[in-house]
Amino acid sequence: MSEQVIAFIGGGNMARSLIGGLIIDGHPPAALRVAEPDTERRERLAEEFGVQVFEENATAARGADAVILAVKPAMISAVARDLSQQIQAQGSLVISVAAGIRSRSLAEWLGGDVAIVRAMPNTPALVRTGSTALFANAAVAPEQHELAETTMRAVGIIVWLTQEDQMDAVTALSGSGPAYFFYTMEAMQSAGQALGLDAKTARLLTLETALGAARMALESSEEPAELRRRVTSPGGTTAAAIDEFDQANLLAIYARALEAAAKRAHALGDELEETE
Ligand SMILES: NC(=O)C1=CN([C@@H]2O[C@H](COP(=O)(O)OP(=O)(O)OC[C@H]3O[C@@H](n4cnc5c(N)ncnc54)[C@H](O)[C@@H]3O)[C@@H](O)[C@H]2O)C=CC1
Ligand SMILES: O=C(O)[C@@H]1CCC=N1
Repeated sequence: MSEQVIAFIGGGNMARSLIGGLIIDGHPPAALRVAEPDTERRERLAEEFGVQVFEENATAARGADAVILAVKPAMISAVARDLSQQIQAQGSLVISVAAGIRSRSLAEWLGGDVAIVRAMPNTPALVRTGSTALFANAAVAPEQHELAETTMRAVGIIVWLTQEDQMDAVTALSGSGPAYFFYTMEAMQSAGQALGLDAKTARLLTLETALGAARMALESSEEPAELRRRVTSPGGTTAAAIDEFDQANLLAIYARALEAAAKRAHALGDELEETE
């Protein structure tokens, strides 16, 4: 991993996950900087990870090779405008992880020919099992392309998109995706308890089963549908459960849920373009 200086603007959930993963990967904490207005959060980041923390965005971003914008979408235009002169003068790469926010909006707020990579990571980056999609604008130089890639690859797998509009689908699938699996875990754990297991046992069995299924699906050459069929004996217990899922039209529920998430990502981009 390179020792280039990376500045995070915003030290919330997503920044924490990336910082934690980068440090486990061997990135020196002294080369990671975070700007975070919330004092308690800022102090916790410094204590937990040993990174440099700042109250001011401009101070954190000073001289950074990459500036990662990790604030909520609604904050991003103000943050980008405030940093625009400094970023242009430094020639830093800007990586935005904000859902929905398009590179052309970012370029407008940052002004000039700024190198921008749009990224959609997810919180399992914290345990270096993140999934990140990346899209680079035309101003990104080869070494900046490499910097974005090595930074995000340090915390999991990456895919490059050639069409930026696919980012909404990625946001719906893997950006928000961990929450869907956590929700399933919550549901299975409480169903296990309703069947008489104690909370600790239900939790352990749920989480280990999720891990085992994910690992098997990743390591197998077969599709999840085939792996599912192998668990499902005709007339058996799994078939009884799957029948309930099918009656509730689980596949259609997933399709609707992901469509809603993708639409929301698109709307976030529209809303912020319209406010300009
Ligand atoms: N949480 C997730 O799973 C994912 C989040 N994202 C994106 O990451 C971005 C951040 O999301 P979260 O970390 O979940 O939000 P968060 O609310 O946990 O973190 C945002 C942080 O920014 C700080 N902040 C507020 N105003 C600021 C300013 N003017 N300058 C600097 N920092 C400021 C807040 O105090 C907060 O700590 C969002 O744009 C979101 O779309 C992307 C992928 C996954
Ligand atoms: O819920 C959100 O808006 C963010 C983006 C992807 C995951 N969390």
